[in-house]
Amino acid sequence: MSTKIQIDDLEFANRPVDGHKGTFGKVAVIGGSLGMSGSITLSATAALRGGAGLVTAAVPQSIQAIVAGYEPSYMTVALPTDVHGQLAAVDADIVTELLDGKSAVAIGPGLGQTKLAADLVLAVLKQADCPVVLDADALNLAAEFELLHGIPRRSRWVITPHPGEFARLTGESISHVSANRESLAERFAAEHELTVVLKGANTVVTDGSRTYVNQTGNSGMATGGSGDILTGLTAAVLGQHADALEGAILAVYVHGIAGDLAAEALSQRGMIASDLLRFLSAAWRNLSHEPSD
Ligand SMILES: NC(=O)C1=CN([C@@H]2O[C@H](COP(=O)(O)OP(=O)(O)OC[C@H]3O[C@@H](n4cnc5c(N)ncnc54)[C@H](O)[C@@H]3O)[C@@H](O)[C@H]2O)[C@@H](O)CC1
Ligand SMILES: Nc1ncnc2c1ncn2[C@@H]1O[C@H](COP(=O)(O)OP(=O)(O)O)[C@@H](O)[C@H]1O
Ligand SMILES: [Mg+2]
Repeated sequence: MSTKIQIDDLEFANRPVDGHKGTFGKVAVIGGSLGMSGSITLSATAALRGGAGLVTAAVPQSIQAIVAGYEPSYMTVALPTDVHGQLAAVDADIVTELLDGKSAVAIGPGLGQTKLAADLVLAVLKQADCPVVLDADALNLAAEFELLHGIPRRSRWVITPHPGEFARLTGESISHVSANRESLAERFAAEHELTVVLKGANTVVTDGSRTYVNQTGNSGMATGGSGDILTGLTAAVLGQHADALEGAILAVYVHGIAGDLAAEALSQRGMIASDLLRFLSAAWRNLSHEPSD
């Protein structure tokens, strides 16, 4: 039986006044591909808007210039590509260097679903000793290649599937997932020793023993890229908070507030994912503990 958590049950520390870039976490986001450079730029920018001290986007070399050109505040690292610009084999030492000193890593948005991408996800899961957020294609690959089985946990893992991705992971239909969100998420989290963020209206966040059902957000967020933003935001928050469940809850809650503020200003129909990035700042202000200047 899982304990129900409310947002008011959680305490989130203020940012220390003498904090520096190192205090607030170094985050890596890994993903993107030709045609899906936007996904990872949204994740990387969201990690910055989540308060991370330093953010690095690791992307196929073929899109590095596009990703770097989108936002000057994060760094980029090129992953090797083949002659077609698709992700090639990534050596272990590239992964080691990428993960070195990181407080959290996110992988998956726009990554693609090749065997070489699966190898990269596996290498990250095996090597990371910081929290790992798995989203989108990392989850599709986890389903196809059973990547969540048999890897000793060196760190905390948070998965952020939408119901379609969760259906692939569990082998259930989307309608079954939609009808049994809490119980399926709780069971999967307990079985796989990780935190599940099952997205959609009333996102469920659970580690199997504690469960939170989110009330923020709206269907204006059902627009391409909204989830990519949650991925980077979650990694940023996990890099600053010790508890995976509580960090994931905070990210989901604030992401939803940004969505509500965006809808209020722009309308549910008119808002797009990148608007959420701009409303994240105001969303943080809405939290009572966040100083207003
Ligand atoms: N700008 C970009 O480059 C973007 C790239 N993206 C990438 O595109 C790839 C494919 O991801 P998608 O998620 O679009 O495609 P998927 O095929 O994984 O999922 C879409 C399907 O999942 C189901 N689904 C999703 N949310 C649901 C809900 N709340 N209730 C019931 N069913 C639901 C629906 O059947 C929907 O058609 C990923 O790599 C992703 O990261 C997307 O993130 C969109 C933006
Ligand atoms: N009706 C809704 N109410 C609240 N939040 C929603 C709604 N529809 C979508 N969202 C949120 O928007 C995000 C969509 O994520 P996802 O499906 O992964 O999008 P993408 O892959 O295009 O970025 C999730 O955080 C989800 O909870
Ligand atoms: Mg997604």
